[in-house]
Order: sequence, then structure tokens, then C-alpha cells
Amino acid sequence: MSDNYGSYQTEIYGQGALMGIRPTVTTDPRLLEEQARKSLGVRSFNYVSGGAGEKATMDSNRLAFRQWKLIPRMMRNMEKQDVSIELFGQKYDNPLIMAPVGVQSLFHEDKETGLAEACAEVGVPYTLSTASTSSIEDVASASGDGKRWYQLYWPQDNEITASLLKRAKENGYSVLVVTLDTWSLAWRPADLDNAYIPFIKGVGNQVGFSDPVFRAKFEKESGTTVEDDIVGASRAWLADVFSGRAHTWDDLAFLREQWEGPIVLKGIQHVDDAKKALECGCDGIVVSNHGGRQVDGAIGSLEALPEIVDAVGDKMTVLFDSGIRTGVDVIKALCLGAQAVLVARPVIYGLSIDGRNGAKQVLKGLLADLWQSMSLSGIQNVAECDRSKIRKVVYGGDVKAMM
Ligand SMILES: Cc1cc2nc3c(=O)[nH]c(=O)nc-3n(C[C@H](O)[C@H](O)[C@H](O)COP(=O)(O)O)c2cc1C
Ligand SMILES: O=C(O)C(=O)c1ccccc1
Repeated sequence: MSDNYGSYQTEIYGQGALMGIRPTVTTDPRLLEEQARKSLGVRSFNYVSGGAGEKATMDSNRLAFRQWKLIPRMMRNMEKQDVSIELFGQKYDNPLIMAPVGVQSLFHEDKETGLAEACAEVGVPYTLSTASTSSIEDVASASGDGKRWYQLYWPQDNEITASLLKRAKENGYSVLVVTLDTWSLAWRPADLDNAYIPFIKGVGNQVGFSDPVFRAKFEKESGTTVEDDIVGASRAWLADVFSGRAHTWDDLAFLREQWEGPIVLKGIQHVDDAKKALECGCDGIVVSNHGGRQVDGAIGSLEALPEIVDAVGDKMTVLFDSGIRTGVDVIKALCLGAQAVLVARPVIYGLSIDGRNGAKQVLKGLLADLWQSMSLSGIQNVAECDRSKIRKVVYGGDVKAMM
């Protein structure tokens, strides 16, 4: 049995009734982004809330959720409700995973280490991005006994890649997430209009700057140290990691040699790419369009999910992200065949508003909503989430798509 996540609702009402205390982070998913805007500088806010192009794919991500509706069932015994799952042979208390998000010091001084700690407290695995403002080692100690995954932005230099993977392995990161859709940054007007990119000033390069192999190479080539030439070191790191050159399927053999644990490819939208991932010996995929931040005009990620599950779902782990905003969204993705989901922006908004405590409130809120909505729909556990509980509908009108 997993925790009763519904108790968070009781906690909020209880604190309100007894002490007049309200949550510092709104529980309303439609107000969260606006509350975060007030806590952030314009460039940081634009960076997190922005998308590619005219944000058409961000809209599609939300519209795709709006098109699926749950069909609740009544008078079922919910005493054994349980949202735990198994992934890659390990038990997880719930089907929520913190998505990799780079440069977290932009949002709060608690940054990656604070968020990793919050995730560990709530029982949500933390995925550390290669583009982080904290090192692999510091995040591992902050996350303690918590589960942690490592997301690779894949350097061109194999010796550097091998070093990153070795550090991740030695520091208890159990799953390798390889992001495929961001080998080069997309056309992002909200950042372009501010001529803003944090990385060139050395922000978000901590994983590289703390890497012994990268440091040795940089010192040899430049005759100076990373600390004495942050701009030069940033250029060298970015040229290797975001080289503007995509890896190809054959390159996966190298990662397979270097990493014994599960390998998950993030950014899959096409059935044939899902089949390719399976052929190449990967253990899982994340059906994701990077939260609409890469190819604008691409389909909503949820639209891609059912056909990919039909093609490979019984042979590999299928995870999902892009557009999850509520606990109900989690249920919908599970009903369409995802085994678990990753969530990014809502938690980063919580972090922006009230640091690790704010992020924790958002995570607990998502889990409470998941728990309550599952039980009120008569769904006792994740295995019962299937397509009989959900229906695709087309409603007219011009209800504004949320976020
Ligand atoms: C500010 C920001 C930074 C991100 N950085 C990374 C990253 O470093 N690595 C990565 O794989 N995905 C990154 N992503 C994408 C997320 O992991 C995730 O795929 C996407 O945001 C999911 O959509 P959601 O924000 O609608 O939940 C980032 C997303 C945001 C919003
Ligand atoms: O902004 C992003 O979506 C992202 O994935 C990224 C890319 C480069 C550095 C940091 C994050």
C-alpha cells in the first residue's frame, strides 16, 4: 500500500480551520503561472514559461488533455487504494517523476539541491539535468535516500560522456535519461527578444565545470583554468554538449557499453522512433515534445501516446510528459498507457514562489489530486487505469485552453 496522499487536502483544510493558515502556493493550476511571474524577473519567467515559435505546440499539449474525459464509476470499495507502481524492477510510491529542468538557480537560491531534497521528502524521483547549476555530487547528497535519475545532454566527446556517466553511477543515480530533442536550441522568441541565454555566462554549466575530464582537457587546450576563464570554459562546454550536431541511432551502442542500468530515451513522438529505441536495446522512452519548447507546430504529446503504447508498450517502459498540470492529467496519461509521468513547469513555479517548500506544495497537491480523483472515479490502483475509463470527445465553443 502507498501513502494516503489525499491527507494533504485534510492538512490544508485543517490548518485553515485551526490556525487560519493558507498554502503559500496556489492550489489552482490556472493561477500558478501568474503567481510565479510575480516572484521572478522577466527573463527567468520568460525562459521557463516560454515555448518555441508561437507556442502552438504548448497549446496543443493542453488541448490534447482537454479532449480526453474520464468516466467515473460509483459505489466501489476504495479501502485498498494504492498508487504505487513498479519501474525497471523497482517499487515507486507513486507514478510521478520530477522532469529534468536546467539552470534552476534562475528560479530560486534553493536550486537543484533544494528541489532534490523536496522531491526526496515527497517520494518523487528527482531527475538531474546535465545543464544544472549544482554538481552531480551535491545533488546526490541533498537527495540522500531519495531516488534519483540522471538526464544526459550528450557531449560529442566520448571521454567526457563516459566521465559524466561514471559520476552519475557512483553517486546513486539509477536511471539514465537521454534527451534527444534538444541537441540545438529551438526558435524561442521569449528568450530571443531579450537576447537572453544564461549558459554563456557560465550559469547552468556546473556539471561540466565540476567534471575532472572536462577540466583537464580545458586546461590543456587553453593553458588556463575554468575559474580563470569562465566565458572560455562555458564556450568549450557548450560547444561539446550543444554542438548543433545530433547523435544518431548507432551511437547508442556507446552509451549501452558505459551504462549498465536502465536507459530511457526522452523526446519520442513517432511510432517508428519508439520501435528504433527498442531495437537499439533501450529500456524505456519518454513520449515528450519537451513541453512545446522545441518544434512548434508539432502534435500535442498526449496525441502521440496511445499509438506508441500500442506499438511498444508491452515490450518496454513508456513514460510521458508535456502538459501535465493536474492530478487528473496524470490519470488520463496512465489510462492511455503511460506507466508514469514527468512534470516540469508546475513544480518550477512552486520553486520560484517559495523555494523547496513551494515545490513540495505543488508536488503534494498533484499527488493529492491524483489520489482524490482516482478514488472518486472508482479507480483503485494504477493497473486499473485503462482505456475503458476514458473517452475522446470533441466539444465546440471557445473555452480558453489552460496554460
Ligand atoms: C525551464 C525548463 C528547462 C528545461 N530543461 C531541460 C533539461 O535540461 N533537460 C531536459 O531533458 N528537458 C528539459 N526541459 C523539458 C522538461 O524536462 C519537460 O520535458 C517539459 O518541460 C515537460 O513539459 P511541462 O513543462 O509541460 O511539464 C526543460 C523544461 C523547462 C520548462
Ligand atoms: O530550456 C530547455 O528546454 C532545455 O532543455 C535546456 C537547454 C539548454 C540548457 C538548459 C536547458
